[in-house]
Amino acid sequence: MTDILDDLAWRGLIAQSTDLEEMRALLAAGPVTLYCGFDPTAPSLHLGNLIQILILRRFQKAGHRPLGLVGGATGLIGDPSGKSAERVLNSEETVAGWVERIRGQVSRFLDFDDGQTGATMVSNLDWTGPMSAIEFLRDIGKHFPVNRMLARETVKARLDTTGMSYTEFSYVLLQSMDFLELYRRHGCVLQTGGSDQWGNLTAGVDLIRRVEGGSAHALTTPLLTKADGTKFGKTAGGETYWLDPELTSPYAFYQFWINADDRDVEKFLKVFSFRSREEIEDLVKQGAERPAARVPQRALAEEMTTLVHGADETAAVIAASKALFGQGALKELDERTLRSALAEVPRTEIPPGDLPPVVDLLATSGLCKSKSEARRTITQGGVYLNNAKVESEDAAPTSGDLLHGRFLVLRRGKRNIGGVEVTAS
Ligand SMILES: N[C@@H](Cc1ccc(O)cc1)C(=O)O
Repeated sequence: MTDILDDLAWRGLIAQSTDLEEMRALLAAGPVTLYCGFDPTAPSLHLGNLIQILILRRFQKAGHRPLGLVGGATGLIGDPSGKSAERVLNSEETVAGWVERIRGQVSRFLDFDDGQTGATMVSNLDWTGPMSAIEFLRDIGKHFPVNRMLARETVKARLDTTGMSYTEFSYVLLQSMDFLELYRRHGCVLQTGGSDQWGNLTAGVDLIRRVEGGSAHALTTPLLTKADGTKFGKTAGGETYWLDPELTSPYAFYQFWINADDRDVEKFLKVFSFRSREEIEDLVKQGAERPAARVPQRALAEEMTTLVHGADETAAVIAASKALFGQGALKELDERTLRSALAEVPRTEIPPGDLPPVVDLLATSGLCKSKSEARRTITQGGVYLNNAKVESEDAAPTSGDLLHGRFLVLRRGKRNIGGVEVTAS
């Protein structure tokens, strides 16, 4: 069996943990049941959650048994960990809908065969829902000294600022109860999570010891940072990269990885890729030797897009990015792929009817700052319409140029793409 802890350490995936040598011995002794929980706070999980899902997958590949927990109960309460203000409660119907979507998303990354390492999905609403308030306070609440709860980082930070409701203050009890319940039902002895979860994880370890006299472990991954200081997993405009293809197109997803900063790509490969250490080191070396070829970025983009969206979608987005940059036939792209590719670039919408001259389109799409700049760029031979060089300042597209009856692709130089869409009348 691969030493999973050494592998995780090499990948930079261990932030905090209970006694690592004890954990190593436990993992070496046979299949260990572990869990990670995901709260339904949105209709989809995002790139940050992917790290945790893949941790479960890594443990499974190393011969252990993962439990994926969806917070049907905790999603109704709201985890205050790392949050500077009280959350707004979502309705029960909304949360129930999100639970199902997120259950499906986590499942896609795990194996459910019925061997010793087969995964199981659970929702904490199954044991939290039927419990009475009296039972909760007597059986769980009794084990949580208030002064210890008040000393928790999350609580301290909020008490000094925006305050915290009793609802969120109680969250840690629910998550601890989950760990206890999974320990009892499935023999689960390890919980993983992001570093903001350390307090919630160790509270569960304590509860298992107090109630069952059992020994359990916790392991967190560090917060992933980017070299340019912007937040990992967000667009420049602050939007989240979701795993759901309806919320973030596979094209945008692929572009996220392709555009990884040279300074970040080694870290991203280690955190996300399932390639071996040797393969990753080789990719990093190729990147250092010829940064412009973006070999590690391409490998990562292809691997991650395939993992999350499948091989067909990946082939389609690779074809789209090649075609947009002049290395393939635009006419062969299906409408959905072309539309999502153009959604990522400066764009202009025009009404049906006569098509305006290219100079106008360059200016209104934002590809050129003004019409005079547009004219100059055309004269210099730097403008392409559907990958064909525009030869004259007066050139105008005809309806025959429209891709799928409504799109045009403009390009300035090698790298800058703009889109035109004829809107329905
Ligand atoms: N609190 C975790 C989600 C979670 C919920 C219940 C658990 O038992 C475990 C984890 C988060 O916000 O990311």
